[in-house]
Amino acid sequence: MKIGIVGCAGRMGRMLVNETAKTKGLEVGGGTDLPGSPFIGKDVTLIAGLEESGVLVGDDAKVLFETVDAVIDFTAPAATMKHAQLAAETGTILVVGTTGLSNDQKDELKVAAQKAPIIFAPNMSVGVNLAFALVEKVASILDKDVADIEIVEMHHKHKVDAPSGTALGLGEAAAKGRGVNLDDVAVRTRDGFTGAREDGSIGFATLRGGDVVGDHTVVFACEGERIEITHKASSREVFAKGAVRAAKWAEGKAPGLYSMREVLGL
Ligand SMILES: NC(=O)C1=CN([C@@H]2O[C@H](COP(=O)(O)OP(=O)(O)OC[C@H]3O[C@@H](n4cnc5c(N)ncnc54)[C@H](OP(=O)(O)O)[C@@H]3O)[C@@H](O)[C@H]2O)C=CC1
Ligand SMILES: O=C(O)C1=N[C@H](C(=O)O)C[C@H](O)C1
Repeated sequence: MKIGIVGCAGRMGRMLVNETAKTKGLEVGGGTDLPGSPFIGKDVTLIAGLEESGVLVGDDAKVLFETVDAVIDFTAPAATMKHAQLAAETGTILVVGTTGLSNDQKDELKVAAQKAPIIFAPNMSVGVNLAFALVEKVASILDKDVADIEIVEMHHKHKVDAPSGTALGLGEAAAKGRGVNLDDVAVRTRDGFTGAREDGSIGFATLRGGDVVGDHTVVFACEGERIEITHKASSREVFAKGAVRAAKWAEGKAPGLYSMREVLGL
């Protein structure tokens, strides 16, 4: 199975090239970076720290979609929308890990998924997807009169979206467990004289600094006690492994929008 990696010079892009190259039955079929990037024309595997393969970084995603079996996209929302369109036009499997998509962009992804299998998840690690299931369960047991839900996340200083896609995913899992919509109860920032906490709200706190790969904690704060569900990623490899697993899982699947929880059977 030939895998194309868009944004192959990025932090996740390089990790994905590595993971693809070492996975049995998969080969790196190509990679792209932003037009004008100094990486265009460089060897895709060489820039990922591997042996030279002769596969060069391109800037034409259309050519990539026409030549590979699956494309993995950890880029930026606007780029992901273009890639979703190309997946729809070519019927190519698309694995999307990009976060920070607006609700309209998520709708566009759903439309593209009518024509191609698309797996979309804000976090591709097994641990976080298990945490999604655990949070949904705990939130279904502890209702708003018993527990206040707060979600804390920390990432490296280069991250451009907040709260993280995973934090929002954890919020969605908690909201689902309580039978409410996250958009109706989310408090994404607090500053100044905020007044007391509203019962049933789900709060977010965002920390940025250093090289933190990704830490998330969901706090269920009750009277006299607290339950905390924490996940800490110490290597981006866990995300790359999940994305590559999703690409393999999607082979032969009908068009549709799939989640990582479906890929993992959780
Ligand atoms: N779902 C998950 O499990 C995970 C998701 N992520 C998400 O993945 C995304 C990327 O993260 P990260 O790797 O740290 O970010 P980086 O900025 O390191 O990488 C993004 C790469 O995409 C490139 N790019 C941007 N636009 C295009 C385009 N149109 N065509 C091709 N390449 C493009 C960028 O190029 P340039 O630098 O020139 O702009 C860059 O090389 C983020 O949204 C992040 O939140 C991250 C980890 C795990
Ligand atoms: O940008 C990152 O680095 C990460 N982004 C994802 C997110 O927004 O949740 C996943 C992971 O935590 C790393």
